[in-house]
Amino acid sequence: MGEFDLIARYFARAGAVSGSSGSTGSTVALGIGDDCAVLTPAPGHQWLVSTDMLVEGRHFLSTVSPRRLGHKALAVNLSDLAACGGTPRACFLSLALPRVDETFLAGFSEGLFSLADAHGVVLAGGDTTAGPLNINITIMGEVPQGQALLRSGARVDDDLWVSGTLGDARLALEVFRGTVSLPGEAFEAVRQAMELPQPRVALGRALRGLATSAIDVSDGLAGDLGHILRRSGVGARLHLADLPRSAILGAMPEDLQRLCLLTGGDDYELVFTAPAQDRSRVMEAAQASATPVYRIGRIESQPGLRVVDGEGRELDLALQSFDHFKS
Ligand SMILES: Nc1ncnc2c1ncn2[C@@H]1O[C@H](COP(=O)(O)OP(=O)(O)OP(=O)(O)O)[C@@H](O)[C@H]1O
Ligand SMILES: Cc1ncc(C[n+]2csc(CCOP(=O)(O)O)c2C)c(N)n1
Ligand SMILES: [Mg+2]
Repeated sequence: MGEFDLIARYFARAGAVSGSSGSTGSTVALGIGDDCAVLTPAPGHQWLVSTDMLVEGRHFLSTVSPRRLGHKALAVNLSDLAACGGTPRACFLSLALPRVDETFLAGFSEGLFSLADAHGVVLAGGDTTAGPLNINITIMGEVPQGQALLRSGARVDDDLWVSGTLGDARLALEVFRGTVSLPGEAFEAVRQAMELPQPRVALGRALRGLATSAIDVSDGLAGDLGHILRRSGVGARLHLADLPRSAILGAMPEDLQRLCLLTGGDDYELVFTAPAQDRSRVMEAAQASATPVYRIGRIESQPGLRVVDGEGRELDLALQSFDHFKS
């Protein structure tokens, strides 16, 4: 199979192909098949654009199923859009493939399209080449003018919140690395957190006009929260005991829990700040988006991140979040 047959068979779906005007919805006026896609923004909205690459051995192991890989490649991009409060519209897929493996392509495209359909995203274009397996997706979404959630708006005395649970993906990675062992069922559960993250798109949208800052946790809570703090010119007090974790992680030794919760990465949860007087509005946003959220600390004027234990004592921790050139 050649390059163009491959694109036609696995990625150019009816409704997203040039010439099939009218069926792609209002945003994608022209999709796959021409030199550019043509997108029409909704009046009064701004584009949000983000791009994220997955490299074999760096972001995923060769043991991951193609279906899950297709899901994750889009999920990590949707997560960035969620962090900015965007509504996803279109994505672009650039793929380097070592060979035409139809079993891989069928699973990969199925995983990608099933998540895309769940979020109303159209695959509107991309690029395909031979080479070491490498997947890059660029996502485009919309927000009403001026309403994007940013890293820079946290204010002193704001509450600090996080969605979902943290640390399971890192726990799974440690099992793969052979530093931790888990019974089969527990391993399957944390492996799912690593391989099938669920981007918090509905929560991000519900937090528009409410959260003062937001970020998604990809490199680890301490590092990603650090971006909010530096951008906002503030510091934070974080209550270790309040960090939400699965029963599986909660049963692990304390040091491992701290590693996974604070610096694990691959969580794809949202960390955000909101004024303390808006607590009930945050809970309503969580309910409306069917996403659990937890209050984990407070913004302070003193720069830096202070992690405290159940008794309020500051812990002296060396926190190294994920860094491609240090990890
Ligand atoms: N090669 C590059 N050229 C230009 N800008 C870049 C490049 N790499 C990253 N950036 C920009 O740097 C900022 C931080 O990028 P990064 O990839 O760390 O985003 P993130 O959301 O913190 O993490 P993740 O990649 O997990 O989504 C973003 O604004 C991104 O667009
Ligand atoms: C095989 C393997 N090794 C390590 C990890 C962990 N990991 C890789 S990249 C990253 C941060 C987000 O990436 P980026 O900043 O590039 O978006 C994390 C936590 C993994 N998932 N698989
Ligand atoms: Mg991000």
